[in-house]
Amino acid sequence: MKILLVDDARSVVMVMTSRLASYGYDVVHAANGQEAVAAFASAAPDLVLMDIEMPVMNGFEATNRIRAFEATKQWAWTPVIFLTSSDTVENLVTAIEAGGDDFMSKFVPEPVLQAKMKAMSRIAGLRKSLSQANQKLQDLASQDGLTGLCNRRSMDVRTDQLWLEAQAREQPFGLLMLDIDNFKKYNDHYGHQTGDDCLRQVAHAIDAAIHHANQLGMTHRAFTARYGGEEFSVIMPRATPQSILKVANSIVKAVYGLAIAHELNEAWGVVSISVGGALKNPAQGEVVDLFREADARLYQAKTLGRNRAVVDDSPNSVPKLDGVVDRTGFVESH
Ligand SMILES: Nc1nc2c(ncn2[C@@H]2O[C@H](COP(=O)(O)OP(=O)(O)OP(=O)(O)O)[C@@H](O)[C@H]2O)c(=O)[nH]1
Repeated sequence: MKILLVDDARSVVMVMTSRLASYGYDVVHAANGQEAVAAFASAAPDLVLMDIEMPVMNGFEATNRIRAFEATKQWAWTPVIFLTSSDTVENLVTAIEAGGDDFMSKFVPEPVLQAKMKAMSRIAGLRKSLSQANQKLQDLASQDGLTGLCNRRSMDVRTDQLWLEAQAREQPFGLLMLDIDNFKKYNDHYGHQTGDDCLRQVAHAIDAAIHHANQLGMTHRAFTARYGGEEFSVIMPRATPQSILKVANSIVKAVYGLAIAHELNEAWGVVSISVGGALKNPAQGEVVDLFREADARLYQAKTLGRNRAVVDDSPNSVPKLDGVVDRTGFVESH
């Protein structure tokens, strides 16, 4: 258990630190309330032992700030025990009002301190498991169960945040909508289970291409989501006409390069994907317009013959596929 001990009196700090360390706890020290708030954010302790009267900032004020910080971070509640020289009723009431959980005399007898710390360390253990379970739940709630990509709900939330950022910074914003070609025929021919495997592989190929583009600096914080069914989307903050075209084409190639047999997919005989792209200045429209435009171009890619990307008003031809394409679709060799 990590304890943040806040006290300006050196003698108290020395005695308390050596007692707590002898029970096996890690102790971080702050000399006043202001230092305590900073140390709380950086050390993330399991328990705070807080003096009340201190220079610069007193313990009540520091606790208020710690509680406000916890609220912004959605951290679980960290117990705060006030250290007092006098056990007055007023002190107890103010301590609880300030967000404290208990108070204890600085001169508490050894067995009492040991017992209290034992109870606190039990609470710390529970808090840790609770916060791990919460994190797991949050991950599950934002992930698509089949592909592991961002699901539609979390895509909407992240897109709105990034769109607002782009608006504030006056940066262009790109979007790709992607749809596996003739997937109904795939399911009908190979079965739903194989269809699921195919969806996973395609999702992974798109995501790998986007990770690669982010690493190359071609895209910035771009991410992939399962939009629904056999449709995916790629959100591309700070996109350019060149980057959106390059990424769209690389995904078409990467999916084709998977070479997943699909006898009924036109003449190609393998699974392919169609992509529609759009790029907007957030100052001149709504995010819904971006989706509408990318969707219209996706429809265009389908009607032009599938297995291609359309990201502007001069549609590409089917990408050249006579070379060997790597997993991300970015490297070709002939
Ligand atoms: N296996 C599997 N199939 C899915 C899933 N979600 C949607 N589908 C299937 O995806 C198919 C989509 O078919 P359509 O919308 O007709 O489109 P398409 O056959 O791909 O034709 P185009 O889009 O015009 O190329 C349907 O057969 C759905 O059942 C899924 O989670 N797993």
